[in-house]
Amino acid sequence: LEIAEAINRGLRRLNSHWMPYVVFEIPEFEGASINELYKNVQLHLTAKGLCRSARKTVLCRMKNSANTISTLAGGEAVMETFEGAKIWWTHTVHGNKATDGSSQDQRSYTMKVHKHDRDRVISAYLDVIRENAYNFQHKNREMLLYSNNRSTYSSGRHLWQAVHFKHPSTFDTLAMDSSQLQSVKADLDSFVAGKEYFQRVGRPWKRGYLLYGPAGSGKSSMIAAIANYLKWDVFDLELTQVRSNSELKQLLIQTTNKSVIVIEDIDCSVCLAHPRLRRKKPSYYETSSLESSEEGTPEGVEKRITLSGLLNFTDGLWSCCGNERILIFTTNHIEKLDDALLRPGRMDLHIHMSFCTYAAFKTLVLNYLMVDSHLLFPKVETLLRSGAKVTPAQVSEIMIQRRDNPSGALEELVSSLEHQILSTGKIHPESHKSTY
Ligand SMILES: Nc1ncnc2c1ncn2[C@@H]1O[C@H](COP(=O)(O)OP(=O)(O)OP(=O)(O)O)[C@@H](O)[C@H]1O
Repeated sequence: LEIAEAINRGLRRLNSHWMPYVVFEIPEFEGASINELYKNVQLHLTAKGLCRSARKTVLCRMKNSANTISTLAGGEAVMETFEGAKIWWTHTVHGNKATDGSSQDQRSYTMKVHKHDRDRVISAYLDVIRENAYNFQHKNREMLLYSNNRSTYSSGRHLWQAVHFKHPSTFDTLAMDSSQLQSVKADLDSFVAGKEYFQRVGRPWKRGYLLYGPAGSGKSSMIAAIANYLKWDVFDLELTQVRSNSELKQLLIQTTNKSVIVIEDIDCSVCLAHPRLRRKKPSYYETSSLESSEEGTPEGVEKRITLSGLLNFTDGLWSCCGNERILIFTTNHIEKLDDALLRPGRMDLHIHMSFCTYAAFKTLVLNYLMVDSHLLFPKVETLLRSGAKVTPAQVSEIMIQRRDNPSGALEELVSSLEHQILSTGKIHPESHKSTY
């Protein structure tokens, strides 16, 4: 017996000397159902750019995506290193005849790893594959814009209606101070990368932004740019359409991870000020009578959501469900807003979208007219610095209309700024004539 065991041990040693690797097969189908791991591996290899080193790849389009991706063709092999372990991937495709005579390919990935790395890395590596695949799929799918409208509520289950979200605004097309833009980008980057951090400090993984500034300063454009940057869906929450506490809760619960939830014109859609009612215990709704009911609006009684109620509500809700969400409030009148929203810790970032600055003007001219310098630039700069107020929306409107005549567009802008300065008496036109 001892001799037999010794022979076995010897054979095992010999075997692991000659065959030091373990091989895992990951077939496309497990019985009749799709093997998610196969899809994950496919997307992971694409996301990591490993397919680029293969001689032959397959071009395909993912579900709900306009993008084409390349995946490994049958017979191709690539290698990557994970935590010091080398991992070899091969994609195998076998032609197979089904019982009805039709031919069906059988696809699978094989993963080869050194035996001594197996226990050390495999579990962590499979987690990374799943996460990479999820992120890649998310980045490449078409984004959706959800809205809530009572008139289109289907029989209660889905409160949001979705359409494809295709807004052209990006951080490159946004006209605003570049340092402010950089700080928004940096905040988004650190938020997105902060999963472990938020988990460690025990906070829900969400972020709140308050965008404020005059109409036409680019608040909606900023929201679209944020969504496009992250490739996240947008939930446009129309609070005036929300009738009850439980409806608001349902709407928020039905939002998905990796989404931007927007409540525009917060000063118009929630009840901000009513001293008598504010002294009451905070509730999600305030009514013109002292009655309050959970569902619906009692006839003849105007019922609106209060800001503090909404904030308490969302804070409470985030702590129990939902991750990777950015909540954005916008207002044209920050001075009207309740302290509850402005106090530190409520909205993480306040972003001021201002009237057009000279830097923003230059971005707009470059984007709309493809002009990066002009005789009239110093004139515009002087007028803007003298206090002439024009929104980026007004500037872009002039430029769209006069896009075939850049000089004409700039002249029109200068004349409108001059007119404004003259009418407000801020500066005498002669005082900056030399800047022509
Ligand atoms: N900062 C900006 N950069 C680039 N384009 C801008 C900017 N601001 C406004 N625009 C242009 O003006 C249009 C209207 O702007 P937008 O709707 O983003 O402003 P807003 O501040 O959200 O206005 P409102 O408060 O009325 O909703 C945009 O479609 C865009 O073309």
